[in-house]
Amino acid sequence: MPLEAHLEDILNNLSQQGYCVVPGFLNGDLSQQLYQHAVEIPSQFWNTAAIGRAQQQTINTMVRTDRIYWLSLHQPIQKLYLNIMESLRTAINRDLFLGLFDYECHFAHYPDGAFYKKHLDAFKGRSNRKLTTVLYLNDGWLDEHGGQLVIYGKRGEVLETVKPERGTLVVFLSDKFVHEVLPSRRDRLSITGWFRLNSSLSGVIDPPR
Ligand SMILES: O=C(O)CCC(=O)C(=O)O
Ligand SMILES: [Fe+2]
Repeated sequence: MPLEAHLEDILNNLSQQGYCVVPGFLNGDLSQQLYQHAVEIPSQFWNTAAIGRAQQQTINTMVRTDRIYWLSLHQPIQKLYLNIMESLRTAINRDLFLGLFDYECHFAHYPDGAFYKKHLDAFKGRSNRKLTTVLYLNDGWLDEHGGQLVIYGKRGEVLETVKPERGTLVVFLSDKFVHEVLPSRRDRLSITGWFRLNSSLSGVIDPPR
């Protein structure tokens, strides 16, 4: 079970710094299966990702050029990953009292040249996205392939530059950390997700699918 080996680290890092980077979160087998599954999804099912909430949603290729595919419980491999994240959700709630209500996630495909400029995933009080997770699926990623996730601190300083290598999981507070994906020089596959608060309590809704 991938979670148990890493849980203490994740919880400590989240409570101390608000983010964590966990290489080897998923074992090679499972992340290889997720990778294989993602590359087999026909291209017509991948959507151009939108930016902004509800009515303000726009497709802005100046900001991001990846394509996405939402996971669901109907597909066994997708369900396996969703179940792991469900265990993570309950563990975080038990330990950190974040009140995470549910989880949604999508595969993201960055073709050669794709990027996602600096942004926040949530704006304080205006979104129910609380914690962002990213799991990377490519193996053998080299520095020259680019595509790193850069996480910035309050004063714009670089906190982390993460190589998107298979099995690495990144988790961070969605409204605290500006981040970006540098232009990728090869096809880059990942699963990005959000633990959310109950939107009927916060009164706001994130982008519909
Ligand atoms: O793929 C990544 O490293 C980050 C993706 C991201 O920031 C997003 O989808 O909001
Ligand atoms: Fe993001």
